[in-house]
Amino acid sequence: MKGVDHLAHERNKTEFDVDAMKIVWAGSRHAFELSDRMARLVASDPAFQKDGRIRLGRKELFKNTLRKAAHAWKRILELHLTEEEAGWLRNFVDEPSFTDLHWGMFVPAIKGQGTDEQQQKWLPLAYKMQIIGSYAQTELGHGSNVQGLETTATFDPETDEFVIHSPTLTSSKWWPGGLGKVSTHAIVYARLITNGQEHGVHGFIVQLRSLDDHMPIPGITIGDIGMKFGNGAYNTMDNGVLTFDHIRIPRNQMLMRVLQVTREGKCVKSNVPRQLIYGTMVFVRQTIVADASTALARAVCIATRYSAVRRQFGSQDGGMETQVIDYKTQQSRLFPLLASAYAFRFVGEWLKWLYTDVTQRLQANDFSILPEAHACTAGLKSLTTTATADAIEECRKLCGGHGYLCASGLPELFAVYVPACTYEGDNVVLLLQVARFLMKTVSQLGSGKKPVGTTAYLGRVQDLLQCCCDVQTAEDWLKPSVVLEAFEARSARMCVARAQNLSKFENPEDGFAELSADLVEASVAHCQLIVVSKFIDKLQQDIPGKGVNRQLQNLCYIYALNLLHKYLGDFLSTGCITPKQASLANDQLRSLYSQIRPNAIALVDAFNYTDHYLGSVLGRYDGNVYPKLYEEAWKDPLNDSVVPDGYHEYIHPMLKQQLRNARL
Ligand SMILES: Cc1cc2nc3c(=O)[nH]c(=O)nc-3n(C[C@H](O)[C@H](O)[C@H](O)COP(=O)(O)OP(=O)(O)OC[C@H]3O[C@@H](n4cnc5c(N)ncnc54)[C@H](O)[C@@H]3O)c2cc1C
Repeated sequence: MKGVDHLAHERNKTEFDVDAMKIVWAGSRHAFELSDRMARLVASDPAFQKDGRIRLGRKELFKNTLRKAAHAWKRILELHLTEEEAGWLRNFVDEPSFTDLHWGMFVPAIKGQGTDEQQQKWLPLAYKMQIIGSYAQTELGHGSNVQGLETTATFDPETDEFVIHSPTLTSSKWWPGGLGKVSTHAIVYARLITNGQEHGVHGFIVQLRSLDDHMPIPGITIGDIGMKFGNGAYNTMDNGVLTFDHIRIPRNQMLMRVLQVTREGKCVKSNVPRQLIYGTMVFVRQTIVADASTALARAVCIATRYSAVRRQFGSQDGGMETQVIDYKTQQSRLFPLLASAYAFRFVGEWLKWLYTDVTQRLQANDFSILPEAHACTAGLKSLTTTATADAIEECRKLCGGHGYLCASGLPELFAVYVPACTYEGDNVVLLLQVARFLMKTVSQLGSGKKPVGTTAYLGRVQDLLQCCCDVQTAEDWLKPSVVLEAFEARSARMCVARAQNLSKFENPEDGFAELSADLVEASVAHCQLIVVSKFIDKLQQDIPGKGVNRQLQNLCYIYALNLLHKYLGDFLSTGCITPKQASLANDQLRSLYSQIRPNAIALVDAFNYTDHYLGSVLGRYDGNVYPKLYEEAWKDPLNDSVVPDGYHEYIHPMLKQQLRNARL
């Protein structure tokens, strides 16, 4: 039986078709129906219940996750789920585990970097989970600097094998997920050496554990690197340490799509360029951007529902107190995050399209788009994960004290999410890569080379350096062309100014190092422009459903104008807008907050998250927060007994001592 909906009065205010918005959020009716079915399947299966995860010790936590992963696999087979359905199911089980790396890194690396024969041999085994793979790149001494990796892969022509070896302590592989306890195989990145010559870092498929008894292969030392940030959180994952003592693997286990080593030990480049590796990165990073919108939407859903339930102050006449969501300060912190969730969703959707486009071009041997696609995905990975990590913490604060309780779901969401700012490329290092690409693009403008894709606007740099913002009233800020031009002009002017500063250095590398903090700012401006422009593109599509487009417009302008407000220094110092226009943007922003307010609950309902997936007492669909928080408290192990364990052993003797002293 359904209980009382404490948020019904909020849902009654809705001015748009929520079901239609659910489809927009999911990307298509097909995606909506599929994800909805999988979410409900997981939520209704007792084997996937989340209760007590944060109260488990490390070993139990890990075993619990293995059990769930095995159960998920069993259900996938029993129900004959498609690859897409299985992906959604794993997603809703919602615990970081070895399967993330197996499907998210190991399989894509073989697909992207393996030859056709290698794919035919290894992928069926991986698809059936007859082998479990990890992605072993990072070492104790080097992560970002991949060229600094020390593990060696030396070709032995006598036996037609590679010898994989860890020559130093700092060459120990360190961090790979799923490696510590579970994986049977890994893609290991090592320095390729043939005939005494080095050929850079390449990937090798290496068996780590026996498929019979799961014992490490002799010569391999392997284990878990220890507890990580947060209590439950990422500790369900066995991030591992691994060293090799002259481990031999057949020659055909080097991933050879780009470079081949012949029987004689000669290195032969294939006609596929090394940048092909970017194709895999584009895939992995587009999934990270999609995950950012999912995590951000979760936090925002919790904070929005709770902000409508929570009341503080404001009752002059003995009536109801004010819902905290009605405070303008709460709105100005919360609604830009709601808008960001939608913005990241749409840019993620576009990245998915980009990946398909890149794949098709690669198949046609057109590699021209790869550097731009790589820079764009690197930048968007950085921008969206940083913003999401910050936003989850902001949502915690928006929920006041109760946000700090694990029952809110926010501490765990934060702890699980924050490493996204580091893995798959440290976010600052990625922005520096974007900056290099932008500076190169600007430097080639004079030679007539036309910038492509997301940098195409730089082809109009002369116009953008001179244009004047055409805003006279607050409503003018609701014109897509006005917003787009302001963001393009800001980014173009920042790029050109950085390029001019760089040209003052005799050695460009010295300049790059000295100006790196400024360069990162230009990259951020460029990436924010991409997100804004993809949101505006989305509005141009034919979106069915009463009032849906209107809500999306409001969210789009909240996203853009809030950025403009936050980065006002950039817009003013580059002369893109005047202080008066900035003030008008702020007026418009306040008006948009008022328009979003009655729709806020419905806009988070459109994420279609089950209570199981949200895992938050504060974010419950029915808004029944207080009784459930009270109930939850009594589940804590400290409340198992009225008198706590340790009372008679420690506290009681101490008190007795105090009493004796007092009597003296
Ligand atoms: C939860 C988690 C899971 C992971 N999973 C895997 C995995 O499955 N497989 C795997 O191989 N690895 C994995 N990693 C490792 C991850 O990829 C690396 O940690 C990441 O690439 C960053 O490298 P680093 O740790 O060496 O950081 P560092 O490069 O040492 O960064 C330290 C600081 O230096 C700064 N910095 C570094 N270089 C520069 C520069 N050139 N200019 C300016 N600043 C710089 C960074 O911004 C950062 O602030 C994982 C990490 C985490 C946290």
